[in-house]
Amino acid sequence: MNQSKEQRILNYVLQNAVRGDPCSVIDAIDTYCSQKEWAMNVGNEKGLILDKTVEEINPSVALELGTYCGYSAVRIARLLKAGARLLTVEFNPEFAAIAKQMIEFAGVQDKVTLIEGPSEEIIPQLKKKYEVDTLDFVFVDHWKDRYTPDTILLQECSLLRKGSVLLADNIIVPGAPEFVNYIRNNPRFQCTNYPSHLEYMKVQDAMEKAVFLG
Ligand SMILES: CNc1ncnc2c1ncn2[C@@H]1O[C@H](/C=C/CNC(=O)c2cc(-c3ccc(F)cc3)cc(O)c2O)[C@@H](O)[C@H]1O
Ligand SMILES: [Mg+2]
Repeated sequence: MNQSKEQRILNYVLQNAVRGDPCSVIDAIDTYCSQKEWAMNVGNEKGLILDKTVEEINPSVALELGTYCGYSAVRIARLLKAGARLLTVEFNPEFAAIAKQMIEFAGVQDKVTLIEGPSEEIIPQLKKKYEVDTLDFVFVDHWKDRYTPDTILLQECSLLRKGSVLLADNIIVPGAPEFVNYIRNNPRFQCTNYPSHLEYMKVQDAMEKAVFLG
């Protein structure tokens, strides 16, 4: 059976990156996906916005919705301080298996907990099963029509505290119009838009940062 694109991306990393070097993994994925096969990783331009946001917050507990191949999980985890952790949620078993290998090859597995399952089921389990009190940072990059319901669910599960930061990808392409309307009109969030470009393309995209005001 011929390989999936995601398996080809992982193979390229295993053959071209350096084990234990997260930057080489990030660079290898960006090289493959800009030169060979496009894939929906956040990419290097929006990735720098992600980096700056993570460095600014310096989170102890971070959550990612939509692991895919693990590109942004490696990007986030490489910046986490000792003892800090990233929980990343992925419901596609094939993608989860790819991401697990990607995270391990990058050498950030001690900082990352990859949880296989749908976010709507996992989020209500975070406090009891995953010993989360509140989340310092959430990277939202899964199905675009799930951004709003999961943001509401995070609040209902008391997982956000005053100052918790959400960063959402793809505000323009594919777009998350319902989320933008929800979050920008919600007085409990302070929003900032970061214009950028779609990964590996000369197409406008943007990220939205939303700080929970408590
Ligand atoms: C709903 N609950 C969920 N729980 C757990 N995992 C979930 C999930 N929803 C989706 N996922 C997973 O997240 C990932 C989905 C991401 C969705 N992202 C996109 O559709 C996307 C799409 C584009 C895109 C842009 C332009 C274009 F022409 C085509 C695609 C660009 C991006 O940056 C994107 O993030 C997959 O790995 C999926 O299995
Ligand atoms: Mg995205």
